[in-house]
Amino acid sequence: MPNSRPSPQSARPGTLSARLRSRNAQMWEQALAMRFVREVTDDTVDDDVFARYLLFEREFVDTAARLAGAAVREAPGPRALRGHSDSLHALVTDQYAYFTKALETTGVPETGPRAHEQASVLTEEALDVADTLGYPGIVTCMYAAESLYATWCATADRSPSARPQVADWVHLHTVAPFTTQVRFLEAEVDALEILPETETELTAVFGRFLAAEVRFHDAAYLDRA
Ligand SMILES: Cc1ncc(CO)c(N)n1
Repeated sequence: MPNSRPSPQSARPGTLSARLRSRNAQMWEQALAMRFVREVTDDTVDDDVFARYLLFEREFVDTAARLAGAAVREAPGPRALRGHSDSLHALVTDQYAYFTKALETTGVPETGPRAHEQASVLTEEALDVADTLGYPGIVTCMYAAESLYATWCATADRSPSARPQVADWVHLHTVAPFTTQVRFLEAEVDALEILPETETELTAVFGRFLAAEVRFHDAAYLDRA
């Protein structure tokens, strides 16, 4: 072993965001291959399934807004304050507008308590991490969620659905302000100054959040009663 013990940063290759993904590579691939993502990408998703997804998604946007609010509260500096405020604003304007319009097209679907309960794991996980790990936990969850969408929507957007409510939603995740937001979050993750044991916790959080994403999307396939 040459030299003395290296600093935590130089001991690990690349950036924290890259390590979060590479150390959860299997879960990352599993999330990208989940049924909902496959079916939206090849435009075979059932209208009913998509409508139920929209309903859960509309509820999740409220969670994302609260999470962004917590990030504003905990923001380490003005750049972070601005970035999270922008994202909170986009959620309660552009995204709310999309949902109102899309749910008018699809109609509000019937969903059962089992599906609701399963979809809510994502909210529970996010708020729990925010309460226990603070800012590093918040940006890790947001980064897991948003980098997942940025990745699968970029692929799905190459062959858009004939159904506008599907195509528009996918497209929204391939352009600004969403893509700007993902880069901002990546920079926030990479700028975290944390102990190695915190990095270990965040790596587990990133994987758990991806697993909760899969549960959330699978909930749209559960029976309605
Ligand atoms: C469930 C879920 N995960 C991630 C995103 C991306 O923001 C989203 N809109 N919904």
